[in-house]
Amino acid sequence: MGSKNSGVRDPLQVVEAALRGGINHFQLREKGDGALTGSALLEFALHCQRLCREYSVPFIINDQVELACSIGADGVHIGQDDAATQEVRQLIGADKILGVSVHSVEEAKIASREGADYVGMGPIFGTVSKADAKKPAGVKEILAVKNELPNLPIVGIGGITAENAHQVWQAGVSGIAVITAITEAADIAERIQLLQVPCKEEHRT
Ligand SMILES: Cc1ncc(COP(=O)(O)OP(=O)(O)O)c(N)n1
Ligand SMILES: Cc1nc(C(=O)O)sc1CCOP(=O)(O)O
Ligand SMILES: [Mg+2]
Repeated sequence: MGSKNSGVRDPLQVVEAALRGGINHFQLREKGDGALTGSALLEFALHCQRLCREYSVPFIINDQVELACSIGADGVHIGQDDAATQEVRQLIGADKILGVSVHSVEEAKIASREGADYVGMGPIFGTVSKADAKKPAGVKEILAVKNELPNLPIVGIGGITAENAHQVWQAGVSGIAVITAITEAADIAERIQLLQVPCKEEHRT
C-alpha cells in the first residue's frame, strides 16, 4: 500500500495495525494520484521501514529501486514495464528480496532465471487499486506456473478478499498480496486472520 490507500485513516496507523495484526511482508507502493515524491516520500518510506523493523517484517519497495537501495530496504518488487530483473538483482545484491510480476509461464521462467525470489501474479479478480491492471485472469495461469516451476514461490494479487482468498490459496500460492482488503477493514487484525491460509484439511494443492 501507499500513503493514499487508507482513505480517511492515517496510513501509518493502518500500516502499524496490519503489522500488529500479523502481516509477514509489507510492500510500499506509492503511485497514482497525489503520490508522495521527493523528501515527503523519503520520510514516509523511512516511517514505514521503522515500523516494519519494530515488528521484524521485511520492508519491500515497489518500482523505486534507487529509493530501496538508498535506505536499505529488504527488497524490491518490479513489473514487466519496470527495470530488467537481472539489472535490479545486480543493483540490490544477492541477499535482498526481489519480486517480479509475471503473467505467463514464459515470463515466470525468465524472472526466475534472472534472479527473482518470487513472482507476483494478477489480477486474479477485479481490482480498484491499480489503474492499469490487466483483465482479471483467475488462477489458471498460477496453476500453470506452479506446474512448470513448482519451487518458485508465487504471490497472488488483485481483488483478493476474505471471501475469495481460499480459491487463491488452493491454487498453491506461497502468499497473497492485498491492499483494499486490509485498508478498508474496520478490524484489520480480524481481517488478516480471515485472509490467511485455510487450515490444512481445506488447503489442497
Ligand atoms: C506482489 C505484487 N505482485 C504484483 C505487483 C504489480 O507490480 P507491477 O506489475 O509492476 O505494477 P505496479 O504495482 O507497479 O503498478 C505488485 N506490486 N506486487
Ligand atoms: C498492485 C496490484 N498489482 C496487481 C497486478 O495485477 O499485478 S493488482 C494490484 C492491486 C491490488 O490491490 P487490491 O488488493 O486492492 O485489489
Ligand atoms: Mg511496477
